[in-house]
Amino acid sequence: MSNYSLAVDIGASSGRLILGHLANGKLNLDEIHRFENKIVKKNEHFCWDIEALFQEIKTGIKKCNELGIKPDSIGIDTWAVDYVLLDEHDNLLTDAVAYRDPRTDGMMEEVFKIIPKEKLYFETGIQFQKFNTIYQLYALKQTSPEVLQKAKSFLMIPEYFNFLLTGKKANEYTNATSTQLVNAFTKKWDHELLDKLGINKEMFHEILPPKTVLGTLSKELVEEFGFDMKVVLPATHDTGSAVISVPEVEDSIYISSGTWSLIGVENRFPICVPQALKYNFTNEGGIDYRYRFLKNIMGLWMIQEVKRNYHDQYSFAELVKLAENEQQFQSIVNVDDDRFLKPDNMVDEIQKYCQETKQPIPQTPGQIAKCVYDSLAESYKRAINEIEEIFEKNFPRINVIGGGCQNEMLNQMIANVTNKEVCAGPIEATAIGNIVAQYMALGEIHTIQEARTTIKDSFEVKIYKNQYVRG
Ligand SMILES: Nc1ncnc2c1ncn2[C@@H]1O[C@H](COP(=O)(O)OP(=O)(O)OP(=O)(O)O)[C@@H](O)[C@H]1O
Ligand SMILES: C[C@H](O)[C@H](O)[C@@H](O)C(=O)CO
Ligand SMILES: [Mg+2]
Repeated sequence: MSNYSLAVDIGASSGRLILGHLANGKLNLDEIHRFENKIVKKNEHFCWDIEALFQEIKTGIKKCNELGIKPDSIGIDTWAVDYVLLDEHDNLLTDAVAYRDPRTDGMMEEVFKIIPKEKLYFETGIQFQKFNTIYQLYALKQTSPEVLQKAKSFLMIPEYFNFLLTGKKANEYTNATSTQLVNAFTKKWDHELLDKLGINKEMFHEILPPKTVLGTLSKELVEEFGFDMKVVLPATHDTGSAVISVPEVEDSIYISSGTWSLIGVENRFPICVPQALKYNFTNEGGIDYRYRFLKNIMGLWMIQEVKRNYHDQYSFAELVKLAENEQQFQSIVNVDDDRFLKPDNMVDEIQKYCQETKQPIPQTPGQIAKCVYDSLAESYKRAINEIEEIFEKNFPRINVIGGGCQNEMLNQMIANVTNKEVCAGPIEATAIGNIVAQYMALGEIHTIQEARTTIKDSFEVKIYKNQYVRG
């Protein structure tokens, strides 16, 4: 045993391979490879370049060998909802179409004609996002029914990479729940739902929980890498892994802050009540069959697009600095408006929104950035009020985890608008959650409580309080 575990964490904007090493109750991380991820146009659709992403995974694994480290295990997590279909010969039948592709426009409403919205929610407990897998598959059925008929395997993105590594095909629970095709109570594929939609249920594989050891590397890859590893299923939905790393889940709200902001709480049972439906909260699956009661907020995608609109001449840290110099400027947009999901130009869209709502129109990069951050903080506050109304309790603390927790100005804004204590960190929450799940699968860590204690003892958390309240 090398006592090293290798996490592959691929988000919508970046991917990274991080080695975890457990020693004396502390978890040490070593980022060995980082790469950009982005949507590409392919066959008239917005897609992910999964061939390039798999090459990056292999590049990162080879760097372990160069470091003289042979990890005991590897685990892969990515963003949710997206998938590929394989034929009877395990060849790709589809591109990895991205959830921001407009092919699902109007599909949710078509599905509601077959299964009423309320029934769909009370059975799956999953939020209504127009890009959920259920609507992607229904869109495919409208345009290419022959593809669905030929499909013998449905694999979500991490599961497809696992197949390329091991030859094994399996679905993993946390990511499967994001499809809105899993029953929240049986935790299995909802065959009645699939039959009603005319989607062949045979292509779905057994749903396995996080901490499952799927297998080991194929013979060809062992020869290519020079060593073998166990391939473990972490919570393959990146937010499922991130939530494992939340330092204090009791009486706390987490914000997994990256391309999306996922704001919610950890729960032991699904909450599929009318109020949760009204506010569009989800009950995604977590480790040990916990539930992630949360909602998607548009997130730092908006500032990622603003950065791109300015031709990447500013880093994220520089955009924050420019926003700090615009304290007098304030305009608020509804970040959860679909118009911000994939606009041609985010800066133009923000300016148009402010003009339409008769607010000061942000002109400078600093004013644009401040508008994004102020608007995100307001959206977080709204979601927190909804959570406290549903749970009928006050949550004194907010844990901000993920890359976005490096934004000190936004952390302070959240503390100011919510008047709650904001704990920022760990940055690589997703990779950490991925790694500890591997250690639990291999028996190095025994419980999630032990994992969370190790995480708390290993990574710094920065505290922010409302700067306008004395004491
Ligand atoms: N130094 C920084 N200052 C301010 N914000 C930062 C800084 N570094 C990163 N960020 C923010 O963190 C975001 C990336 O977060 P993260 O790396 O968690 O996303 P990801 O994992 O690529 O995507 P996903 O959310 O899909 O997992 C960036 O979009 C940026 O807004
Ligand atoms: C598309 C999904 O809503 C997205 O992946 C979200 O679930 C997430 O986890 C982002 O990291
Ligand atoms: Mg991420």
